[in-house]
Amino acid sequence: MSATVEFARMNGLGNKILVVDMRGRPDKVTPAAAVALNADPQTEFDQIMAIHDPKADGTDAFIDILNSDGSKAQACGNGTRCVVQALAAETGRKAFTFQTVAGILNAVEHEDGTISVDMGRPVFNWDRIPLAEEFHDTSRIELQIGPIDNPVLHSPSAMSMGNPHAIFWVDRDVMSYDLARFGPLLENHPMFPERANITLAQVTSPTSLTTRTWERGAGLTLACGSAACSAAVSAARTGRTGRTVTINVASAKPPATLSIEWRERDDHVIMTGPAEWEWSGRLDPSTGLWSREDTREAEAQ
Ligand SMILES: N[C@H](CCC[C@H](N)C(=O)O)C(=O)O
Repeated sequence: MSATVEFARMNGLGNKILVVDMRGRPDKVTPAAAVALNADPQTEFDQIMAIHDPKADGTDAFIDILNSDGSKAQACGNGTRCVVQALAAETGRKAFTFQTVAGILNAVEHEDGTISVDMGRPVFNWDRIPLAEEFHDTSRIELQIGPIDNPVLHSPSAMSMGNPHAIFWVDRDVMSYDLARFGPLLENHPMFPERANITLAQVTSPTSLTTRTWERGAGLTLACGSAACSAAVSAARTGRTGRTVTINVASAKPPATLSIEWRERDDHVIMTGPAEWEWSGRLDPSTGLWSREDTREAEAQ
């Protein structure tokens, strides 16, 4: 078995993704390799999407997701779009079915290059998000940060998109909050036994939101797909918007949007947006040692 595997540095709205091809191998990308790769400015990332041989009938691959701190994640919307683009370029196919620890995801690459992922159904049960306290209505839970008599952030919507999310609704520009300070306090708050992704969301029209996210296990990222899904569901759930919205991801570079539909007929959340390949290389999945091999750029020349 070769010591190294192919990987691609990609992004989804600036969310830094490493897509690692682990097919045909019995091992996994180790947390130590993830931490080592993230420590290198050239390969720093938000998530690793490791493509493994399928485990379930009718699926194309099992996707193992690691955050940059080496922790495991159950879902990654931006990363899933990157995997679709990589496999579509490799196979010429457009539609794929993946399995993650959170379940089965169906995805398709459109003619215009955008990719839609069925992220499944949101989960609102307090003990499946999970939350540490019982709330019968998790669309607005009791949690605040900042001065007791004048909290900076309070009363978030909580849910799971396979991974835990807390959406704080704000009425100022989401970029005007010190999320770098509040994010880790909330990510690691005792209310979230498995930690949580923390998103600030502002309604900008009856069909659009702006979001900014402090990600569990990755910190401030330029974009978070599952958080965009959670914000869209929370907005509809609390009567702020309808079930189809455009998400303006405030920190995305370049500025970009995601389209989210919380589908009426089956409550599935459909996320549509771009993915971008940047460069390719090879890496050792146990140590994180890597080399750059821009085969695709070479082919293009
Ligand atoms: N940090 C997240 C996983 C990645 C989510 C985000 N990058 C996305 O696009 O959904 C977690 O630990 O739940």
